[in-house]
Amino acid sequence: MANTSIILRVELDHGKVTFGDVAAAISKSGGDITSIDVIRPGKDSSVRDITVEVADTQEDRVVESLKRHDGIKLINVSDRTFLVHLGGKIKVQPTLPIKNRDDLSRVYTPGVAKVCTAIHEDQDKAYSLTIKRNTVAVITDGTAVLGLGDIGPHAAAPVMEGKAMLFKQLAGVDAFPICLDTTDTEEIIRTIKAISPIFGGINLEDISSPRCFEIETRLAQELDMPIFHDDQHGTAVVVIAGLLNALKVVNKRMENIRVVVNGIGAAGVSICKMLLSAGVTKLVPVDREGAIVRGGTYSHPMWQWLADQPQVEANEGSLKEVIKGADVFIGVSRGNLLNGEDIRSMGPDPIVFAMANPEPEVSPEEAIPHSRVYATGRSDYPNQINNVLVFPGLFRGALDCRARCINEPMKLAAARAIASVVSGGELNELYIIPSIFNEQVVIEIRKAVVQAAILTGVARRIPKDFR
Ligand SMILES: NC(=O)c1ccc[n+]([C@@H]2O[C@H](COP(=O)([O-])OP(=O)(O)OC[C@H]3O[C@@H](n4cnc5c(N)ncnc54)[C@H](O)[C@@H]3O)[C@@H](O)[C@H]2O)c1
Ligand SMILES: O=C(O)C[C@H](O)C(=O)O
Ligand SMILES: [Mg+2]
Repeated sequence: MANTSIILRVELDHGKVTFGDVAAAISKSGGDITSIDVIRPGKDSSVRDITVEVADTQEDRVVESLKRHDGIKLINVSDRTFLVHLGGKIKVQPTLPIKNRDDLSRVYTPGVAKVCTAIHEDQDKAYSLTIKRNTVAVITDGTAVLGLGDIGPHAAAPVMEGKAMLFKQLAGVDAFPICLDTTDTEEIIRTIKAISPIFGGINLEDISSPRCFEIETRLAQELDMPIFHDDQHGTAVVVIAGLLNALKVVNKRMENIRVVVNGIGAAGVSICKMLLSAGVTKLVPVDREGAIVRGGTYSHPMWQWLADQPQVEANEGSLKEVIKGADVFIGVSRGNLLNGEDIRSMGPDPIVFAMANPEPEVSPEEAIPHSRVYATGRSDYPNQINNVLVFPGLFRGALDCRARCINEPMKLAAARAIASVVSGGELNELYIIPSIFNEQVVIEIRKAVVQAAILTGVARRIPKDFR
């Protein structure tokens, strides 16, 4: 269950209530007081801001209990999550002040013309003389936002701003959110190509499948810069990282495990592909209609590709049937599809990555008693498997070596780098994946990605610390 933090501004009539009454009312209706600020003290009455932690579903109950209480006037309710979004979450800042005419003539006309001419004569100079080398576009059409679905480009913006914030804070990358008001594949490709000159890389985000595959493939072919669909590959990289470590905990090998992946959309396709490159020999992809089987015929081109792979099982069945005896379950579909009994039917020491947002495929209450390792995409349970562990460091590395693309070896190197941040001594069932606040994560991914880019011949520049 998700929690929220609300601030209640209340006026107390001291003739009728004490603060103890307020605290009791909040606690009885399911809220937890985390702080109290006195806004206006007074003998007969006082005003206070009370910060309350409450389950999403209980918020109305807390508010109602105060409204009904004699002697308490509820002046305002503010949700802290909304408060941090006021005015947006990022801004543009100049790198130097313009203090006088001399400065002006350098950063602007006429001085700037010299620089434009230099870039006109040698386009590569855009990397040294503009923001290009450190700037990434975070681009969506708003069609597959988190697990919320097609909520449109305006409503998608808070997620894109959040990703931009994370790029900057975690890896020093300047990222700019772009929300496109079109869902037409060709128009999206054309628009992204047209705005690409100012960017050093493109992070595609929350674009629904199957259009996301065509958009990414075409852009990678037609643009000479890193193109990365975060929901596909960021997720796959972090899943492989978590799996490498979870397998160490249960003492099993990639070649021997049977893996069920549920939800063969953007994330699921890329996860399946990466599992195969990592050496998995028994793979069961599952979507709404049940298992996608070897030898089957499918209209979805990626499902057909999977059906042609020798490692994909040929047996048909529903999710609840095929999960029996599996060593690993990976869910990137939707919430609450499995219960404890299903997890109990898996093989010994099951590994469960239930990554649908915001509700996982199987809740911790149901899964934990029957699984050896349990992970979700959320920050309020242990083992958060989320693509935020990947995109900052991956783009840091790709920008620093001016990579032409992001290829499979770079992704696999990033997965191994993330896994390596958890040392042998630290590794256990509740700690298979490092925290995003662990500064080693970006450092290790960058190093591994730059090395892989150099080895595969896609680096156009060797960063100083690699010379
Ligand atoms: N934790 C993370 O880092 C992370 C990253 C990416 C996506 N996700 C989550 O994974 C989910 C899928 O994301 P996506 O971008 O791949 O979306 P998507 O729409 O591209 O794919 C979802 C797939 O799940 C399938 N599906 C839906 N209901 C199903 C069911 N009952 N059984 C089997 N399959 C079912 C759909 O048919 C579709 O193929 C979302 O909830 C998203 O928030 C989490
Ligand atoms: O944004 C996230 O938290 C993860 C992922 O990109 C998603 O779309 O669910
Ligand atoms: Mg996403």
